Amino acid sequence: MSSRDAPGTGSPNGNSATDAAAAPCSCGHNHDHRQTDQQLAAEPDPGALISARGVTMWRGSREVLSDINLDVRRGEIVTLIGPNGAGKTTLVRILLGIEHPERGRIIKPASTRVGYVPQRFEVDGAIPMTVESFLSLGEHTTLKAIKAALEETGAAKTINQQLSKLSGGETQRVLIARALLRKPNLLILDEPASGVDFTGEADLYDLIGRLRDKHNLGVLLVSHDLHVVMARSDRVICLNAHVCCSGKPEDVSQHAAYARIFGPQAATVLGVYRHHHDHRHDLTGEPKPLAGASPTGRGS
Ligand SMILES: Nc1ncnc2c1ncn2[C@@H]1O[C@H](COP(=O)(O)OP(=O)(O)OP(=O)(O)O)[C@@H](O)[C@H]1O
Repeated sequence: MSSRDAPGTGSPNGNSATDAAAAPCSCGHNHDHRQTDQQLAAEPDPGALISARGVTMWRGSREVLSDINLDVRRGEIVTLIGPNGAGKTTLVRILLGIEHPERGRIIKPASTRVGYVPQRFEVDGAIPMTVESFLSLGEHTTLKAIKAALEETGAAKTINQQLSKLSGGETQRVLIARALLRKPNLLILDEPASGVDFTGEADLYDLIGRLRDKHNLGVLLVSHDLHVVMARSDRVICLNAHVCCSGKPEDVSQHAAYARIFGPQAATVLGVYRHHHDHRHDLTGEPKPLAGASPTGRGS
């Protein structure tokens, strides 16, 4: 989908009438990166917790974000994927208001409350600090709220531990607890599973899904971890300075731009993790359609 189409509503094949006349981009398919007045004027989704319209950013002579449109609504997990240097963190920084785009705008209603979990978190081991004192920093909070947030993220036992001694997974859970203390309705997580092993990574994404369900949160995730993330996202936005494609994970994983960026294997990964309940397995494990269902069941 071109970034000119409204996210979540465009076709997954990335084509539109004007694409055909545009110059080829680095993704190998045709895009017109020029921003039009129409794009800048495109109204954000009124129900969105946060929206970007026509966001464009340069670093020196390089356009690292080109004309990005995005909406995150309550109750949905939207994942930004893309190769190194694709502009994911830059876009998150712009959404958070840490940086300002050269063109375009961010629309965030006053009712949106963001909880942010950063990509990198350096703890200076020379400075003693327990998890409890760390979570007491910043906004006014109570011990009861800290305990409840740690309980919710499965990190209750860390409360008296030194921050610098936590494992990668524990650190991420403490950071998510810190974000929850703000009572957010929108959670933004930049590579939440970095430094976490595969099982820990799956557990973390399960936690994020549970938090979404419990609090009806909107969630914007940045990730490289295709298999785990794709299976747990409602919508995926594939970024490579511009939006190469976006939509439901199963549509994006079939998109030519996705395969070009992540390799042909990536498209097959999703089927392994998504369990479609429209089939049964025969004695050899082969998926077979249920009686009355179409014969399109995919194996789990
Ligand atoms: N402060 C900065 N000054 C100059 N260039 C920068 C700065 N921050 C980012 N860049 C460049 O902008 C581009 C996008 O970077 P960004 O960190 O947003 O990408 P990313 O998709 O998050 O990458 P990764 O997956 O590796 O974390 C990169 O080429 C990066 O080198």
